Amino acid sequence: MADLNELKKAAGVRAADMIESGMFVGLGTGSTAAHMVNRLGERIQNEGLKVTAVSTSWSTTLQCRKLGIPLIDLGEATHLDIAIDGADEIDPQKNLIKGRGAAHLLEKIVASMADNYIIIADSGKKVQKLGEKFAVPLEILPGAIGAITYKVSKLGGTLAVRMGAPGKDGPVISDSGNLIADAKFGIIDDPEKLDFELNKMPGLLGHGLFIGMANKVILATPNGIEEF
Ligand SMILES: O=C[C@H](O)[C@H](O)[C@H](O)COP(=O)(O)O
Repeated sequence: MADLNELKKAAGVRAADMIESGMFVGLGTGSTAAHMVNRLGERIQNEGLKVTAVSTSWSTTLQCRKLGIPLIDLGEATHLDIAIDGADEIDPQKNLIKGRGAAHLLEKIVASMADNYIIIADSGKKVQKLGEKFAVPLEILPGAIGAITYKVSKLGGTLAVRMGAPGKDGPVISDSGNLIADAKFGIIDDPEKLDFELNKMPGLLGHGLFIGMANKVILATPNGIEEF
């Protein structure tokens, strides 16, 4: 059985090797994306690759600084050639659940700016239907938590504010200063409809359903790389 971290690394390296000199690049967040960022840093160091990058989180920004990857502020970028990121669930249509690391709002903005949005993952992330393993992460303006809890219940879901260590930490706060909550819907039979409904809720700043956004999935399996 291949080591999980090795699988994540294989996917990350494959995607980082798609980046070409002169590109504007979006860099995702999480343990798989971290391998891709490391590889990009290596290529900048060893090959003199020239890129301009935007980051999707504070943790990725810190990693880029350590590796000497040139970053501009997200607000300064208008359009990206490529964005590469991990995911928590991936269905056969390349629809995704993202946001276990609470970065889904910025990740979705970056994904929407890219000509080519590439997802990297180990094969354990593949599902037949979204919602098999994970709830849908939400990023919510604190004053809207009551309204969103009610609206999610009207859609048949249950919302829980994501907390740090029980009895020790408070709620998880996003890099943009908002509440993170997880909406459990069970198996999601119609992800397009749920996406549409969630997009209509004032105060719900972002959610982790990424429908029709990914152009390619690079999946590392114990038998090698699978792409679809
Ligand atoms: O908020 C976090 C992101 O959406 C991550 O890209 C996602 O959770 C996958 O992370 P990992 O590669 O660590 O499983």
